[in-house]
Amino acid sequence: MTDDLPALTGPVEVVGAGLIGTSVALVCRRLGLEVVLRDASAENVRTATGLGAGRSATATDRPQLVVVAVPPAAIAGAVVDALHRTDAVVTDVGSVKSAPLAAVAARVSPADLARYVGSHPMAGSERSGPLAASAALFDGRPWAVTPHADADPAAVGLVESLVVECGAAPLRMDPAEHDRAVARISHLPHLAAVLVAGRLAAAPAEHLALSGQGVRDVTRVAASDPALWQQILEANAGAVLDLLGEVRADLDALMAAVSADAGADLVDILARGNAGTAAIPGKHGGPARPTRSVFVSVPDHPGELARLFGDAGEIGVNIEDVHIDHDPGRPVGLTELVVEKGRAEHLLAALESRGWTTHR
Ligand SMILES: NC(=O)C1=CN([C@@H]2O[C@H](COP(=O)(O)OP(=O)(O)OC[C@H]3O[C@@H](n4cnc5c(N)ncnc54)[C@H](O)[C@@H]3O)[C@@H](O)[C@H]2O)C=CC1
Ligand SMILES: O=C(O)C(=O)Cc1ccc(O)cc1
Repeated sequence: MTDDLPALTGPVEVVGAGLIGTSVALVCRRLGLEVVLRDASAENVRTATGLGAGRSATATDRPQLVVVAVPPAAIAGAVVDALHRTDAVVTDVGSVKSAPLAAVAARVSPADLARYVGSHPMAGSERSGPLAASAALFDGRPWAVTPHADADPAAVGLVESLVVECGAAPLRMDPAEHDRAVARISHLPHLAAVLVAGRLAAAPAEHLALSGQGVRDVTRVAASDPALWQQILEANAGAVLDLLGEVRADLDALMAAVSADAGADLVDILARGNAGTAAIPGKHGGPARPTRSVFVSVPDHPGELARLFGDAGEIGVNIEDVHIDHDPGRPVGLTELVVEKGRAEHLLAALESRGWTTHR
């Protein structure tokens, strides 16, 4: 699997046994590697240990690789500590790369700095802590590897081995370019979700009762930990502010188009949204493939969803994504199966012939 890369043989030390750290630890344990855990919270180490993610670290451990997975503001300090304490390769999984690199470079020798290679898995969730961890978290996800100019190539290779072992796709990037990229594809979307969700907080119950999948899709990440996101946004303020300025101009143009009844301008703005969603690469980094949603009513009984998935499998159509919405007051769930566009009609017809109620 990691043919041209140095072998990850362990021990692996994880500093910060939360969502991301414990997920990395679970992958490494699944590979049979020795994993040692450190965390400012003894309880999180206990919880992660209980999940089978490794054991508590001791002063005599000699890790091959240290993975720093603490909140953004604590990353530089934990990386410096790991470089001073061990002779291991050290990576971190923080969401922003330039500011921690500058802080580490100011505090360690060039020889120690050569063993530090930043990285960033583009996977996670709105939940935090070890109980939200999963060894499958990184499957098929991009994972940026952001070496500085003087990084040891063998250290870069070892970090890429970890990424590949986690089932993710390593993407090598310059730290500053990475920060501009995540401002666009992660930090701005997060803030957009927060602004939309903020309009719901004190909304009348009768408005909220109409909520469907659209509002849930657009607001999901707004449920994330505010303290974590404050630190992410502070660490990437420059790139985020540039984009927010562009969005402010877009918002002015949008308000003018809506208020002036300027239909053509409004269509242009909406069409830019179409172009943006089409530009997002497909799963596994491939080109975006057009998909279509197929809606199926599923009785609210044990085993019905499994039967639907089983039927789709027998029909030979791959389900790219799935959403389930409950029909208020009726014992059915409306299930949205997202499938390759060219397969949707075949799936609909075959499900109907097996007795499923579909909606076009
Ligand atoms: N949450 C997400 O979806 C993603 C987060 N990240 C990055 O991963 C890092 C960790 O995030 P999560 O796992 O979500 O957070 P988390 O809150 O689940 O875990 C952080 C852990 O670090 C511990 N900790 C805090 N300060 C520490 C210190 N000084 N020394 C040792 N342990 C310390 C906490 O007790 C906690 O167990 C962050 O830098 C974040 O930017 C990266 C990709 C996705
Ligand atoms: O939940 C999601 O979809 C996310 O996008 C989570 C996430 C949060 C922070 C990151 O730096 C990377 C990914």
